Amino acid sequence: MSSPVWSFTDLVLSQKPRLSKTSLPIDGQSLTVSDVIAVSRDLVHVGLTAKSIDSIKACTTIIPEKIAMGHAIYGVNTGFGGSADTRSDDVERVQQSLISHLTCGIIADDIQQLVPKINGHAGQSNGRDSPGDCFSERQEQRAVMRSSLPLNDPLSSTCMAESWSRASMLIRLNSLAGGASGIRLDIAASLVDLLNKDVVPRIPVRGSISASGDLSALAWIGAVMQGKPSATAYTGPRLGTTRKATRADVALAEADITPISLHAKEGLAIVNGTAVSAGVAALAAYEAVNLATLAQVLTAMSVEALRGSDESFEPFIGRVRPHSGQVDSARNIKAFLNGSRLLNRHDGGDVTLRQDRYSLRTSSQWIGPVLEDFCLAYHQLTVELNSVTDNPVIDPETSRVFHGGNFQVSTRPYPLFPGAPLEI
Ligand SMILES: N[C@@H](Cc1ccccc1)C(=O)O
Repeated sequence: MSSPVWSFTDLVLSQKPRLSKTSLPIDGQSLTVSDVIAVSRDLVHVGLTAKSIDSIKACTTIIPEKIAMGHAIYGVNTGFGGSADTRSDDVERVQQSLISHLTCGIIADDIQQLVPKINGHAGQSNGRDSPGDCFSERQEQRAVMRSSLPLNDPLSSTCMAESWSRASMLIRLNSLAGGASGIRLDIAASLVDLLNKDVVPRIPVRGSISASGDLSALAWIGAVMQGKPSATAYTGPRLGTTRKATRADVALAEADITPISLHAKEGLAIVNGTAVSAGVAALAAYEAVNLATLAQVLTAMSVEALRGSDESFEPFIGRVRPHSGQVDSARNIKAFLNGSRLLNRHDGGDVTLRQDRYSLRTSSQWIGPVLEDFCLAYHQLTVELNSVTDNPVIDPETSRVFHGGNFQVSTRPYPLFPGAPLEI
């Protein structure tokens, strides 16, 4: 992984122009926040590197070998959570059951399907009523239906945005590419296909608290990977039309993606991790950094609009109080003001203000700590994006299986969201 970038301005400049990328190599080690944006919003294609394919393959046989030797491995031939003291020989069924019991949450259907049948006709939301319908009754029922759900559009208000789901798949793929999860290549390849063919699992926005991994949210991705008819995915062209929610088995068939079957450990390897929290955090961090950049531009414009001075951004002030964020933002604001003819010097003998008001004069002191927080958030987030967040994890060199807690979101990698775990 590349070394941390500690200056905010360096960080902004280092974000490679994401639109110029046409494909992103996935190697488990070099995913950046801007890569997450490129794949989740700009639909850039992904592909596993040869090295990560080798790493995944190197680990594939270890779990089956251990089971054959009679070892007990958590979540493979044991129950989950508090049931880790139970054992099962049916290792594939254990994975099936895991996904089945975690796919919980509330997903509303399209409003058109929700409008009840009246006089034998299914409700339509095109404003035209069928002959014989009682117009006011229908209108009233529609109004009740709309107000009884969280927002006007139940479909999007109960499900995560497509970009969240794509970001989650990408980050889980990168975690699996680390080669410490003991899966077959088919599992990672399925995520590559879903991303590249833009089949995007619908994940309920409520239903998981990320306290034991993003279990439920990731299980919906696992259900789509298996083509479960009870799961749905957004499919269809992006431009000009609305994407539709399609049953997972149909969505996979239409996109020519083979449904996966789960072998030992593979269900757990899909769900036991932080990919959803990290994905949402990456999307938010990117926006936050853009806003913080804009805040500095707007501060310079405010100095001009209020006929202020650039004296408070002089390098000497930062030299004697050298917080990196303060120095960085003062340098930026002063640079933005360079050549401005709207500045005041405030040093004449008249009775105008001798120095600017706090809002201008202390702006680098206010903005600076925020920039430092965002740099730290980016650094921690980048480590998280390139981590194997799973349990148990397998060392391919020694074939040892380690039981730990890398699925735990509350390692708090996100100063952006004080008080993690993030509730999703
Ligand atoms: N995160 C749990 C796994 C788990 C899965 C499903 C239910 C409960 C717990 C662990 O690794 O210990």
